[in-house]
Amino acid sequence: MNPIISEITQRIAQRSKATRQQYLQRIEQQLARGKSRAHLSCGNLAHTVATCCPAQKKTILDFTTINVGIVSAYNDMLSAHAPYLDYPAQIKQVLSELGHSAQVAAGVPAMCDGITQGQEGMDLSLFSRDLIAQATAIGLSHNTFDATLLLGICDKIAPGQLMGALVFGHLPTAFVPSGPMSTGISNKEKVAIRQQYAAGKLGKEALQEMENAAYHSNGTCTFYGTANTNQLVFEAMGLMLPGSAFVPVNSPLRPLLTELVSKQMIKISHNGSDFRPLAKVVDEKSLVNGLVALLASGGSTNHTMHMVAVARAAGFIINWDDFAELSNVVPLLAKVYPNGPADVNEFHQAGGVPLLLKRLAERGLLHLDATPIYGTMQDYFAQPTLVDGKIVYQQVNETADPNVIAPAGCEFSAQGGLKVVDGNLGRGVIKISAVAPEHRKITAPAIVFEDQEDVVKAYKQGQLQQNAVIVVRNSGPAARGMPELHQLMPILGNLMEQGLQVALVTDGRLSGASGKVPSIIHVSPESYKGGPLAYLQSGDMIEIDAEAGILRCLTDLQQRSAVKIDLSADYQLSGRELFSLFRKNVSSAEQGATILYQED
Ligand SMILES: O=C(O)[C@H](O)[C@@H](O)[C@H](O)[C@H](O)COP(=O)(O)O
Ligand code: SF4
Repeated sequence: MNPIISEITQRIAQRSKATRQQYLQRIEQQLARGKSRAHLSCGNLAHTVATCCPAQKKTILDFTTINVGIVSAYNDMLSAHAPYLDYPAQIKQVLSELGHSAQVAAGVPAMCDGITQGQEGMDLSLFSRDLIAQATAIGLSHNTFDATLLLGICDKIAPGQLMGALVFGHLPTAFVPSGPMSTGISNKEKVAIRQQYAAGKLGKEALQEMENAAYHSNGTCTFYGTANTNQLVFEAMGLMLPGSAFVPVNSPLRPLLTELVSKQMIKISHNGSDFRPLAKVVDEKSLVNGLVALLASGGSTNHTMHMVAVARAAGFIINWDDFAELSNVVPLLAKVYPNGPADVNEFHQAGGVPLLLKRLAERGLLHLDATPIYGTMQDYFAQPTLVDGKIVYQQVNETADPNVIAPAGCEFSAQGGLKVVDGNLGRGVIKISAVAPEHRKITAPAIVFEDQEDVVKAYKQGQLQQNAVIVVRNSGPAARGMPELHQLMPILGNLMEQGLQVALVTDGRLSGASGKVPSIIHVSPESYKGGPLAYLQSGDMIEIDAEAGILRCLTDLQQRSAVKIDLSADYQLSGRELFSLFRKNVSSAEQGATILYQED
């Protein structure tokens, strides 16, 4: 075991001693109550089984059986979640054939960030994570369940479901992924056509045709964004079956994996032979395994918030120093777009999550004594394969594509994909693995904007034709829900291709799919709450050195006063009217940008 990984793990456990203890006490309290259905009145139970067929009624009213609560994020809006329409029926069938049962405990809302990218709805996106955690808890609070299955993949949904399920950490819990869509067009071609459109060299019809070719059917989008980062990180944490994250959506393995994970719930339930409640699976070791896999794969920058919030839901307090120190010892072992040209289908074909985990274990970077929902962590080095219509797990030994997953003993970079930067403008993060080395250092005058739309207008008016650090402030959690500014990437990419030195600095977010433009994001404290970005003016000299972790203003700001703007117009329309409580109570990006855990 790498001693630095051990030390960081122990430090997290030590820092979290009190909060983890409080969490485990609550779990013990719920466990001490025994079978939760046994506490329900006859009326409660009648309502519980009212919609069930006679056989299911009998099963659920028999307290020796297992009733699995399904929390589904199905809707027709997310290509990744649309396949979930039929999953509950299959899960119920599998369990009833074994004398057990399952019920849909809750449907949770799911926003597609691809649809709201650059739109008003994006201002609700980050807040929806906590709301999904609450919705998950509402479903499970019926207290008629002995285990939980989570049907959710995308950005804020899977982290939110996990945060909600952790409150019911006395129940064995697993994710049921649905898998990526087949590869449409290459990400390289997608980005090129978007940049041509942004430069006015292409019409809307051609752009629409390309976009439709990129996102063409059911299944998760195939870039390595936040959704697929959720899948990889949660598989590394042992929260789903081994090798199940990126099995294609239409693979014959999919229904077999759903069947296997449903059966696994019986095995690891309180009645089963190997009780593994969620609170036991998510400990400091599985958390660090998740962080290590995140960094080794160049995962989404959004996880510098989601993992903080998920950890806190399990009683752990992690911070960006943990990310930074882990990133110094965890190498980049996978290159998946935006960190390289390959998509998650090619990553899976190259050996996928199992091979990545095996490589990390060989380097002593994984806790092999963590407690996954299935077998041991050694089992997570195997891919599920189809043999005579059945799942057979086969260990993965070598990369099928050395440009996607590094061969044994090799690495793409000595450091992980995410970097924390610090200085007199605050603390932020950058996905350094997606930025070419020649673009990781820039000193240039700031051009300050209060809104991402103003950057688009300035570009169209030819006002950005210079070396510049584009500062987009008032985009933090309390300001306007910390939207992703992903629509700026084609514009800034064009400026880079003109040979200009440009970078983005913002207290907002980017998509996990954002790449190549040097971007310091999540800058905390946010400008809307008086953070240093509020004191900047266009023309101030900004220095960025991503590798050294530096973000600083070289102009003296001592005599400046903070610029405060009126955002009330941004609090209306598209549902934003309903989220003032979130804006007023959300914590900083470094504390996970959550309303659920307010650390003093
Ligand atoms: O964090 C993320 O990964 C993003 O929010 C992702 O979910 C979103 O769907 C992409 O930004 C859309 O990608 P394009 O806009 O590039 O199609
Ligand atoms: S990956 Fe993003 S764009 Fe694709 S379905 Fe999920 S949220 Fe929507």
